[in-house]
Amino acid sequence: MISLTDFGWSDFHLQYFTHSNHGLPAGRVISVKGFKYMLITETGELETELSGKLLYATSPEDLPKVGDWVFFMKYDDAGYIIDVFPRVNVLSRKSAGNKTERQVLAVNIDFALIVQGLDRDFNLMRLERYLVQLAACGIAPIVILNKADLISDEEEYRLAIARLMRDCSVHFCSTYTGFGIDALNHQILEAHKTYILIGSSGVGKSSLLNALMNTNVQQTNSTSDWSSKGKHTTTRRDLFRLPNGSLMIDTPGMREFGLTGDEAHSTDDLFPAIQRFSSSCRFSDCTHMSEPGCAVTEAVASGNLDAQVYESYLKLIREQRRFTINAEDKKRMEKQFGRITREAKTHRKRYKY
Ligand SMILES: Nc1nc2c(ncn2[C@@H]2O[C@H](COP(=O)(O)OP(=O)(O)OP(=O)(O)O)[C@@H](O)[C@H]2O)c(=O)[nH]1
Ligand SMILES: [Zn+2]
Repeated sequence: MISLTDFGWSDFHLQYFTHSNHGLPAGRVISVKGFKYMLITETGELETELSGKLLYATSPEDLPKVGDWVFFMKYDDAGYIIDVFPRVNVLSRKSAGNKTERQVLAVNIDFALIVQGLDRDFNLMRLERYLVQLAACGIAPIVILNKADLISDEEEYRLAIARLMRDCSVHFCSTYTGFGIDALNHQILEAHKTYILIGSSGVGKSSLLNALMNTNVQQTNSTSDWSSKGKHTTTRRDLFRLPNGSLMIDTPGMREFGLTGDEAHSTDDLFPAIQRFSSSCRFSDCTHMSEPGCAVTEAVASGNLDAQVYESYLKLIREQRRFTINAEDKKRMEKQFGRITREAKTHRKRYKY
């Protein structure tokens, strides 16, 4: 018998489970491959598919994702997912190709591990972008700076991150020397909590996982790219347990991700460094670009606000605005399309063809 608590089951889930009256067992989605959903259940792993009702009556965003808790029904060796538990949070990004649709990457995440390498990869702007997105999704960040063997002074990196004025812990490690791995294993990562690994290619995510697993769960770049070649598909899980009891989500394609408009209600809320000054702007709807009496631009001019932080704020605003316009365009187009199809229908009725 497997304890679901080991896979992140909590009082929140128990309460929903008890009140929902399904009479069905619950499991957690640990990988999604096409129409196949692998669950971890009290009796082990189970390959399932969606029930017809779920498949046809659910929008893509609400379909089960890695990390979801679900009710399922078992038939012989297979099973069907009947319903999805409410989500604690959702990590999403703009869909590739379709700029206005949201793609859900994973759900029910306790902490996101943002990995950057202390080589050319270290990039404050990119870090800020991740932090903004995670704040919008309600996911707590932990910054992991890998390849610490390449630097001699941690302080300058700590200071750079501190300038962002965000509440996030920063940890240094090196998978080469093993520095910081023990602390990560035993002090930072907690058992039964769900983590997701974020970071661009080459920062050392796979090396880090290997160090934490002490085995070759994910292969590093030097040997082969295993997600794209579909090797080991029978053993590959996107959510798995580390030996220290914590749960790790590492989905293929989890790379860069951008902002979606609807998540960032007020962008200033997501930028504590900006917000510190923006309440003193003359106009309450100040965009902090060219308005008179703008406390933000004044702070940049006087050196009280880091110019780099301000710049990254502007960049994100611009990006977000572009995205919102796209979404509005799309709505307008859909409306128009609806009108055209309605007109076509009446036309057809009238002329009976
Ligand atoms: N100097 C140094 N290099 C490292 C360290 N960890 C990983 N690397 C190297 O960085 C490169 C990328 O490592 P990976 O673990 O494949 O990086 P990744 O983030 O998984 O990359 P993708 O699989 O492309 O997403 C490899 O050549 C590693 O040997 C480290 O602590 N120090
Ligand atoms: Zn302003």
